[in-house]
Amino acid sequence: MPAEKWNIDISEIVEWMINGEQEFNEMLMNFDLEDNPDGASDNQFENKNGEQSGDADFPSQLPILPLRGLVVYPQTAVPLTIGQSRSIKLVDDALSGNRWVGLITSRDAEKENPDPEDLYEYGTAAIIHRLFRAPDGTIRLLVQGTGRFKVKKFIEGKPYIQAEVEAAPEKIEKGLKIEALSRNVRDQFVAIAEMIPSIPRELVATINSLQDPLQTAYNIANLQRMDLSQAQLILEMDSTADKLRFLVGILTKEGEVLDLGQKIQNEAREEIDKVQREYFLREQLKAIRKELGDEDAQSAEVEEFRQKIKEAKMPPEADKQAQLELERLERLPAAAAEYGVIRTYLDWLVSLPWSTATEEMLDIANARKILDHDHYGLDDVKSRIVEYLAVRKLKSERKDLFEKNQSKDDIRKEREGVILCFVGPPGVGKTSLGQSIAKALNRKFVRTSLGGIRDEAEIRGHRRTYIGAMPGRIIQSLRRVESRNPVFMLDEIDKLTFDYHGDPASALLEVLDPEQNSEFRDNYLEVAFDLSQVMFITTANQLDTIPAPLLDRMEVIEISGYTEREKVEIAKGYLIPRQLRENGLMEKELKFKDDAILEIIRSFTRESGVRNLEREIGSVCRKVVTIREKDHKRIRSISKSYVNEMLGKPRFKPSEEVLKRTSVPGVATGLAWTPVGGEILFIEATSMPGSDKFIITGSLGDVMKESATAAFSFLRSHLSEFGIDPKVVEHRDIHIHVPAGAQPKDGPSAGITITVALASLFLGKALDAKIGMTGEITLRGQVLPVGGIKEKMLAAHRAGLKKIFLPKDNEIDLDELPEEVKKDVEFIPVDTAEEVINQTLLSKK
Ligand SMILES: Nc1ncnc2c1ncn2[C@@H]1O[C@H](COP(=O)(O)OP(=O)(O)OP(=O)(O)O)[C@@H](O)[C@H]1O
Repeated sequence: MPAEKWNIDISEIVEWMINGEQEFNEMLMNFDLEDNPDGASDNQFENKNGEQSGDADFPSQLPILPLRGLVVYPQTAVPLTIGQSRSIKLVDDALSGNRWVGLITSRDAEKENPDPEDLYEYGTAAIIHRLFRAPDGTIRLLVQGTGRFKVKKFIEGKPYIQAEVEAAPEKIEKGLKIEALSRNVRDQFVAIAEMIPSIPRELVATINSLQDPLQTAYNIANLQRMDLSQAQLILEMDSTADKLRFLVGILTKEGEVLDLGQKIQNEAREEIDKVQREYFLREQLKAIRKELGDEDAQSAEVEEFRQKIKEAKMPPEADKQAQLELERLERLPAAAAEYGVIRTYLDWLVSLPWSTATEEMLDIANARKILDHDHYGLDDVKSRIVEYLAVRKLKSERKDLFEKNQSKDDIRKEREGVILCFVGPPGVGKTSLGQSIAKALNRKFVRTSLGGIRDEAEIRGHRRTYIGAMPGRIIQSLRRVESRNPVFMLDEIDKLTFDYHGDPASALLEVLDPEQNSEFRDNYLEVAFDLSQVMFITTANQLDTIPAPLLDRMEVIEISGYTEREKVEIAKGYLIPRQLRENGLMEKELKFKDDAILEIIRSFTRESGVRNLEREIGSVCRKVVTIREKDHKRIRSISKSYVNEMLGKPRFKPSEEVLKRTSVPGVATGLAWTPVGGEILFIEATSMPGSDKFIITGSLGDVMKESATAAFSFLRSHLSEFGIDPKVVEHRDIHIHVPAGAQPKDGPSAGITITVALASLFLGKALDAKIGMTGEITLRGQVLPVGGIKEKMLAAHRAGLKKIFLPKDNEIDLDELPEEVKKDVEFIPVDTAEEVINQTLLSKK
């Protein structure tokens, strides 16, 4: 092996350069040093003759030690390792002689045994300073270059190469130029060294203090990384200025490379710094939370949410949103106000039935069975519901067939079909019909009331920026029902109102519209929820106040009130068993007699439906249970007298009321329709001396007032025909009053009743208490048709009226009446007011 650079730490050489031999020896103390016997050690760094460097005073023949991969310069100290036997022999011979060796670099750094022709022409004569034999047989030496030589001739023979040489001293220019050059090289080197932290500062300082240009050139070239050929070129150049100039080029390039490297490194570091900074901050935050004791709870909560998000199987949009919010939650301290807001939000997101649904089953025969089982009567209603379900079923089965040739919009429009809307007075079974439909379809049931909603946000939710914001009722109900395909009942759709808070009806349209509801966006949730699987059913007491665009989309099924007989049946079949159960009684333990039920219906309720009836039955049951528990007395059957005993004084006595009120001239019984069912109403007329004033009171609407005026005008113009003395209207004020003044009344249907009341007053004859009437009146006395006939007739029947006058055009509506009513009441269709007056007041004459 030719001589290679000894792997000695550069700082050790610096030490040596700075502090001299002694410290260096101490440093190498661990090694087995063979000291120079005569201790000769010239400090070759001192340039003695000024013009020429080095001490060219070396033998003309030198043993040549070939160097692999490095160039040793004069005036530098270099550690070398040698292992080849011929080199070891060379060193041994040199040591026993004058310790001079010639160091020449081999052109081919890879070649193990370079021949003379492989070697360059120029080399450095050096003195072996120190020597250390390592246990592995190699030798480490410290050599010091002294002067440059040129080979005159290689001499072979001995095991190592020898050469005849001649000193080749360098030319050292003088003047400012060379000084500037050497300073430039030094500065550049210092600048570069500063960028390389592994170069010891002391070395840099030493180099910086060098004054001699040649020494500067060689020492910097020795330390600077460069190609072997370049390093050799520096040695071979005669002029010091050239050497320095060449070095400037190399150093400049090195500087640029280092600069660029540093820039790349800085960029990379910035990136890493950012990541690291975040990591540190997060760790710090964790530590703080741990200190505060809320770390465990929070991370457990975050984990729980993560799990729930996974389980909720949300659509991609919602899932992304949930993940984002979860990340925010993780970062926030649990005490932050925002934390609670996000937690509530996530709670909503994960608890919605994104993917939970019941499997719909629809067996039409079974549906009818369920409806029959749960409800008495209502034949028409049940048939219409069953028809609706059958069509729905067929359409969904033939979906593919129909949708083949349709546009996407049409498909969506038709897919879910129309929405059912049950209209009728309270307590007639609208809600329970909805529940039965859900049962028949194997869907869950949920309801929410829209009564009195003015604010759109009640339906669509408040934005999250509001304090205490919540989703709207649709989303709230879906969370409650835990299914994405329930039967969803929207109650009291006729009681929506709107004001400056927005229009809830239009929000509702979006909910009900199959074109839009698959992407329903609640303001609070922010992400779309698919409502297209929900089956909506709406309920209302009246049609007039349902916003037209909503009504358009609905299939209206009217459910009217029940007759007494029907109520008795419903009570026996449904309400009593249920109330007994609810109050802990067995069915056979307590019987209600029919007359008892009738007594409750007649004297304790006045309603179209059966809600109060059920309540009163419940009340009787509770009293029976109390007596049983308190007095240990068993009541087994409820009779009429028991009812009176238990429920106290009768609240209503309709027949008596009618009798009492209509016993004087000037009072007639009319029939009114209200959203809660039909009612009877009394019209009172009186007159007094005055100045022909016509007074109308009783909280009446404009239409009713006009109708009263028309009635009066008609009568006045026909006084003689009815045999009325004109004097009864001359110089008298006429006053018409409709009692129950707190309740606003309107509509034209009381026209005939007002006419008859006035006729009764003018004729001075009281009407039969069992007579009722309804119909609009024209100035010519014609009776025009009116609405709500069924409810009105049911009310008349309830009130015990026996003869009802109604417009001829309404005769057709009588078909809808239960047989029981038709049997008990005489209906007299009329065309004119004259007919009514004749048959009521004048026939008695
Ligand atoms: N035809 C019927 N057969 C059996 N039970 C009935 C019938 N009609 C009503 N009911 C019972 O009467 C009670 C009141 O009915 P429900 O609550 O369905 O009335 P509703 O029409 O929805 O009233 P509202 O408009 O006030 O909501 C229920 O317990 C219901 O089961």
